[in-house]
Amino acid sequence: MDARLALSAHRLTVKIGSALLVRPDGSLRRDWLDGLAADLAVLHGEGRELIVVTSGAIALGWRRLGMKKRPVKLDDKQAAAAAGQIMLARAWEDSLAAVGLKTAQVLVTLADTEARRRYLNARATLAKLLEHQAVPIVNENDTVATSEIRFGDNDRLSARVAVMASAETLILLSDIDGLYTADPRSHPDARHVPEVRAITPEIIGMAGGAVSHAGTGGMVTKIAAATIATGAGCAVILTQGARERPLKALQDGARCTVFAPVTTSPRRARKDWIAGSLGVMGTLVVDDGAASALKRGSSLLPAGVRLVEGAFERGDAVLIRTAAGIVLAKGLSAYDAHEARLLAGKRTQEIESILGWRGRDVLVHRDDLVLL
Ligand SMILES: Nc1ncnc2c1ncn2[C@@H]1O[C@H](COP(=O)(O)OP(=O)(O)O)[C@@H](O)[C@H]1O
Ligand SMILES: N[C@@H](CCC(=O)OP(=O)(O)O)C(=O)O
Repeated sequence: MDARLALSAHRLTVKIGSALLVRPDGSLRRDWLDGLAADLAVLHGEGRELIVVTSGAIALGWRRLGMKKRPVKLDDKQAAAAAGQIMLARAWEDSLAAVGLKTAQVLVTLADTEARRRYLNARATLAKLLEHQAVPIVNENDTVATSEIRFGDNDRLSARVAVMASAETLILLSDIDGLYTADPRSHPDARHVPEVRAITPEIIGMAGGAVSHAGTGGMVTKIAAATIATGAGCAVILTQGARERPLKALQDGARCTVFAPVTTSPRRARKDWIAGSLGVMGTLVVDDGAASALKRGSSLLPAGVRLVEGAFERGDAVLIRTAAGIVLAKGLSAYDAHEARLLAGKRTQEIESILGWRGRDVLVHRDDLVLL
């Protein structure tokens, strides 16, 4: 896969490392950010959906708090991140508003990308923001994330976010223009690798452990990110972000490394995951009308459900079958078993009066459904 094809994606996630956004003295590179905002505005104008994963909270916050140097202890880092995040969000809001783009801050933890319920909530919020033409600005929620449960680097976080949002391409803007056969800082003869078709032990071996002055990742976490993303059908482009207008440069053919997706598309990868990896926690028995609607590719509405079997939580996988026992589909339930029983056979407009709150309009959304 070449960069041009990967760049033609409809939904793009762009990850920005701390070293690009923040100088070693803790000040913001405003002109650079304005240039990137101009690039994002061009892509947005082409009808693309954009998600930004940005580092920089710790790098911006430590000096504001009066710390003498960039912190290394976790609680100092968390305090610096808390102070810096508000500056980071403001910087993005200012630069994107200046080019006419709407922003929204999304802070997530590792657990939010792992626990299915929270994952689905975050996914739904991102989808809604994109529907509203906003650019979600994502970072790790460093305040609540402790060492065992934190990403600590935004490379892997950005891959999880890209997968969560079913983005077709993730662009990692870094301080280097791609993967080399060894760390070029210590191996000046290292060669650039333009394309990675499979992340083999040889590729993993190329990544040294080096980190930048402000960053935490190095190449190891970029390869880990590429493994997560490509495994879920998302292409990854690693390129130099330090130049002015880095996304324009990429479109104009700047040097990069493209990691090709392992499966055909994020949508297919997600459906394969639902069909293959998830244990079934219950069954929804549906009427003939719902059965035909499902076969046409529709979501499952509460009205078409006759019976709910099993004990499942919201986000768990359930089988969908007819009263005659023909299994039609497998999908993720938008309600738990108790709620699903209350809603079975009822109209969508009645959901709020029955439950006392308004959740999803459908019991199983078509994106969360695989026909069997
Ligand atoms: N095989 C390799 N190819 C390219 N860069 C490598 C390699 N091994 C280690 N590195 C180092 O990884 C660095 C990029 O990671 P990092 O500085 O953490 O980026 P960011 O701040 O964008 O997260 C490069 O500057 C380089 O020194
Ligand atoms: N959440 C942290 C991210 C730190 C991080 O991953 O930095 P980098 O390796 O520069 O992407 C922050 O905003 O400071």
